Amino acid sequence: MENLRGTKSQEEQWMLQNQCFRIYDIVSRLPPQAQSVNVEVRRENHIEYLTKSLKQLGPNFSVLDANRPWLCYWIIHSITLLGDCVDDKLENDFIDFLCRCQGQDGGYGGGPGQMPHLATTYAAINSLITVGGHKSLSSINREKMYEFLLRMKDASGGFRMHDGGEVDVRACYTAISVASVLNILDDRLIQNVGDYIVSCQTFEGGISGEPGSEAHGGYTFCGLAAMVLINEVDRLNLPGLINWVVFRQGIECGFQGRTNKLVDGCYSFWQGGVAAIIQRLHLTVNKQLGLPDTFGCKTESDNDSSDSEGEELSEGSSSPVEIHHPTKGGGKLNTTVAMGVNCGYDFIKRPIGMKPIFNSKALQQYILLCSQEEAGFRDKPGKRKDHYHTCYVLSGLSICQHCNARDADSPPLPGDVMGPYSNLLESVHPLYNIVLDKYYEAYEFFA
Ligand SMILES: CC(C)=CCC/C(C)=C/CC/C(C)=C/COP(=O)(O)OP(=O)(O)O
Ligand SMILES: [Zn+2]
Repeated sequence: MENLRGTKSQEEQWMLQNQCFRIYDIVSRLPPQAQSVNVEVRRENHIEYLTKSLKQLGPNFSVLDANRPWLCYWIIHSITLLGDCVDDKLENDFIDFLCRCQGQDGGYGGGPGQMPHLATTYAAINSLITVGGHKSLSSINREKMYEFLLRMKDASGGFRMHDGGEVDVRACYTAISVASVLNILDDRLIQNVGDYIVSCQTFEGGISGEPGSEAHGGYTFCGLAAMVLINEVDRLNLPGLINWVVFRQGIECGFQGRTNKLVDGCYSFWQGGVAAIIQRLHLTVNKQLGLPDTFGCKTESDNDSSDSEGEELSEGSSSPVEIHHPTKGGGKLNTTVAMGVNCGYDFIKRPIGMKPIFNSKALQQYILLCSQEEAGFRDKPGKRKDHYHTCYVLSGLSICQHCNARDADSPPLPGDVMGPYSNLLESVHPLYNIVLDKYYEAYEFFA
């Protein structure tokens, strides 16, 4: 990364600018065959499938024994994205069940009495925030949660999934996401986690699960989101990451998770989420490329246009605010939290300064035509629907529909939503994958 920040020769600058033009150029063309399709999101069918699944599970949500909070999250998040909610009885069962998964020493296990685990802790917290309301939010023991997260901290700076478990980028993200959304993130939790994540960025530009492994969409989302939440995203090679992610959208219009693998509906969120995060990091991207702040930014007329794909990118007149706080890697303290900055909130309040770096129409086409079943969503034709894919395909569809908006609180224009405008889903906070209104409620509650 030093070469992107240090003094550059004219030739180096020219090469970097060229690389950037190449990225933007590819994005505006790929894949070329995306056309408008008038396919509806089968909203009522999906809601019925999801609500029925919840009811069939009963008050113990007994299925997939070590993954029950995940099942809760996939279903409740999907229902909320579709603009619906569950009835009072189900909501109470939901909260009571997750309370029984909460360990006495903090964190949530895969079921009542099970060992707390970072993945199920993340799923439980996102579920409780999605349900919202006083009973749900106040059921979370934040003091014990902080102790649990500290216990999961490894000497490398990374986090372990559970006591004696593996250290990886997923653990780093789930720990940082939970701490951030509950407003308990501090220097002790942050210390050196950026070093661990930086060590996982591979030669391809994406991020792997552990140092030395292959870059993958799931881990790239986790690593990038965590770096934003700790305000150290400028330590990643962002042009390299963009270069990697734009090539993950295939001619089938969907995203693949890694090089030379098949596209799959769930990467609509993992890779689409990466793209959505990048759109708010244009100042850092341009700085790393040695370009002016306004390069590749959206203009006022871009925001007024309903279909901007394929247009030339020009210097923008908008003045995006990307707040920079002093961050220090290499084992020193990150001062962000001491300065009272909430990076998750800060991030979502920024204007979306860059055009989408993926073809959102094409991805909507893949989702509506290839992933959608009569009720529920799947990886690809020939595979069966499931709750995991329903959750992440819907999350990706929401990302597509909202990626041309001026900012998080502006509604998309009709041209941004493939099919009838009634297909529009709720928007999500891309760093946590929580429906935005529910995130705002939690932000106020834990402020
Ligand atoms: C928040 C949280 C817990 C995030 C998890 C992120 C995530 C989805 C990681 C993916 C893990 C992985 C290597 C899958 C490859 O599966 P595969 O070989 O079956 O699929 P592929 O062929 O598409 O790579
Ligand atoms: Zn999948």
